[in-house]
Amino acid sequence: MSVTHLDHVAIATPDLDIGSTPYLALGLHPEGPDEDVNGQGVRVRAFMVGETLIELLMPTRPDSPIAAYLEKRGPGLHHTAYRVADLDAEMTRLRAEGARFLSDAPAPGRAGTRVAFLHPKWGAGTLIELVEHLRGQAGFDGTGV
Ligand SMILES: CC[C@@H](C(=O)O)C(=O)SCCNC(=O)CCNC(=O)[C@H](O)C(C)(C)COP(=O)(O)OP(=O)(O)OC[C@H]1O[C@@H](n2cnc3c(N)ncnc32)[C@H](O)[C@@H]1OP(=O)(O)O
Ligand SMILES: [Co+2]
Repeated sequence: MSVTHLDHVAIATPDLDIGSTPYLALGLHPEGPDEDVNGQGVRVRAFMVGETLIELLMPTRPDSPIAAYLEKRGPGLHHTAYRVADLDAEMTRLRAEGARFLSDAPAPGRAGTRVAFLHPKWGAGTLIELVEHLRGQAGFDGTGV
């Protein structure tokens, strides 16, 4: 099987503390400190639920995809992300099936991951991310190695 886990569910928010309120009330705790992912123009706060993260995304600059999303749609569900063992192989496989990726190559994600996004039109109206965890990293499951 190509996808091994629902890796994370991402929520766009203009303010990480305000966005955290429901998750703290649910009894969840942030996974370590907030992290800036500069290539995406976001600051991330993550909450673990079982084997899946809730990823709160706040824009750090006006040209961030999250700033554009908040401007057009307001705070809310931004994307779902699926873990794969070999992202390059998965991109090649899906492209051969006509999938439309938003970049030619994977980009750096949170916590040392590599990520790639599929166009929301291909995702039947939702933005889908594929994530590859590196060997030895939390979440790496060895599949396909
Ligand atoms: C923290 C790092 C990393 C991780 O480790 O997990 C991340 O998650 S980073 C997350 C932020 N980065 C990204 O989202 C990168 C990929 N996104 C993009 O390239 C753009 O956001 C986009 C998806 C191409 C949209 O860009 P936009 O300028 O808004 O383009 P359009 O307005 O033309 O949108 C096209 C079409 O898609 C609809 N849309 C846009 N965003 C979403 C969304 N999140 N979910 C569902 N649909 C979305 C938009 O409404 C347009 O639809 P139509 O109006 O029907 O054409
Ligand atoms: Co993500």
